[in-house]
Amino acid sequence: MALLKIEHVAKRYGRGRQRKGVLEDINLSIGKGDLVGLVGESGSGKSTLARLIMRLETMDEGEISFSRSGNFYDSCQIVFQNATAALNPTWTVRASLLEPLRLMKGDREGYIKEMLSLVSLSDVHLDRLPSELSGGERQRVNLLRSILVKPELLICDEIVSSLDRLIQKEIVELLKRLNEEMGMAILFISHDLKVVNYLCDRVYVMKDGRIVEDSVKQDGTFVFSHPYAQRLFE
Ligand SMILES: Nc1ncnc2c1ncn2[C@@H]1O[C@H](COP(=O)(O)OP(=O)(O)OP(=O)(O)O)[C@@H](O)[C@H]1O
Repeated sequence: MALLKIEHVAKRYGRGRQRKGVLEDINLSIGKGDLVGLVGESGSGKSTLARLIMRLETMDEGEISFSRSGNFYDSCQIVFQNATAALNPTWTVRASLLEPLRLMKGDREGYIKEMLSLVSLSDVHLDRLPSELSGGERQRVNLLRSILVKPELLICDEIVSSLDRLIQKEIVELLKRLNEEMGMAILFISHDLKVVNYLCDRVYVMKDGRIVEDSVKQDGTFVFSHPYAQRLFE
């Protein structure tokens, strides 16, 4: 059974004559532990779809079902591109990491220390403010904050786009590990096709609010028949 199933979803913004369709007839499915890419040019609707999945906005048509065991936001988490904006500048790393665990019983601090190594950070980072971290460290704290609750699905919305290649690689390797070790499914939204090619096993291609094609990796590559998808991956 699919972990996430999106069927015939449509989203429109604005009123009256100004009303504009941003998503039309979106169908997408993610299984447990899948590594799925979502690509398409700027403005094609990728982030809007992510916000619908996260229930941050409502759709106009269609259905999104998510099969989960507990609380929705413990099972489904999102990480955004801008780690600086996502972290409270006046909170230490410790405070930012404790916040998603406020309902956890037991040794929260001990659990955080254990998880820090997963993202190659250590105790020394706990007392720092976001401004005292590098861009890559900030994104790792941001990522850690989302995975502390061990979600079944992690949505990454352009999370490596503003980072340099070396740090990008670090984050992508980390996502691979999280997928392997925790069985976490990942929806990786990106316009960096190289990274998507490397990380994902399946990819959906969006254009003007529609999914024009999806492809499953075979022998290490994706094969497309739609001219737009072919051009994108050329
Ligand atoms: N709240 C809103 N009100 C009106 N239009 C919106 C709103 N949010 C998004 N849009 C429009 O919806 C379209 C899709 O935007 P979206 O951010 O989902 O695209 P995207 O594929 O994620 O782009 P990018 O890669 O640049 O982030 C754009 O034309 C955008 O202007």
